[in-house]
Amino acid sequence: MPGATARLRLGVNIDHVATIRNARGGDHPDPVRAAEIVAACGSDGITAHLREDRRHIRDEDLARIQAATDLPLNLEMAATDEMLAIALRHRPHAACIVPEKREERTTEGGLDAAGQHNHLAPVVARLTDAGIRVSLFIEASERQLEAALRLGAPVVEFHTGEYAHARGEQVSVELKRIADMAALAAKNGIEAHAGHGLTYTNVQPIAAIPQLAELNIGHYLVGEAVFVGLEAAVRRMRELMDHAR
Ligand SMILES: CC(=O)[C@@H](O)[C@H](O)COP(=O)(O)O
Ligand SMILES: NCC(=O)COP(=O)(O)O
Repeated sequence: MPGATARLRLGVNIDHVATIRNARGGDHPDPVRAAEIVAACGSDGITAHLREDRRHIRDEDLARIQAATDLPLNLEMAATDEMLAIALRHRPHAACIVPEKREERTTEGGLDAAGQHNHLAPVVARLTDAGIRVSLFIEASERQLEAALRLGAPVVEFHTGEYAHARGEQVSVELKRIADMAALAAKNGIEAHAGHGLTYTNVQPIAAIPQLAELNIGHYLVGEAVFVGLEAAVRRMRELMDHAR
């Protein structure tokens, strides 16, 4: 697509390989094997969300993922003392701070970076001091973006859940919101990423937003992998992203 710039990176979220593993309480399928496959087929990073309730990725998975691949690890984490200590111990390439509610089915919305400035500031500072690239998983809104700027986060990831769920005219409204905020992020020197609920069907308009540097995609890819294999699913997503720019 005209006007687009650098190659858009694809981070593959392997959480839901662990969801399937945990359903039987054993060690198969192993998210580490997924990380190896993803690394071998042209992905740019691995994303893993260590939830407080450990419903999918577990503590011991992190070191195993880091040992198995050279791809940068983007650790999604709640801003708690426990998660901060884990991140500082593992030193992933990036830490994406996400909101967490114990009972939610998935990450339902963005982090309230504006309302939680005082809580988030020391977490962002500790991660940054440790050389970890901090990302904030926020809604595409000016208020949240300004808060990310005040917190000194070098990266934001826009939650694309509302876009993914939108139907009819609302799709272009949500898309514009993300495109406008990606442009504003770039103008302010913040690297913009996006993710949540992205699929073969809805990824291309997002991938065409020129200021986005990275997409993180997981649940849909793992679902497709059941039918076509993980490598084929990732390659197809990569192809769609490339054709959008
Ligand atoms: C923050 C986020 O979007 C990811 O964590 C992803 O949705 C997979 O994890 P959950 O399904 O546990 O939310
Ligand atoms: N941060 C979003 C992510 O990692 C993947 O979300 P999903 O594709 O599993 O919905």
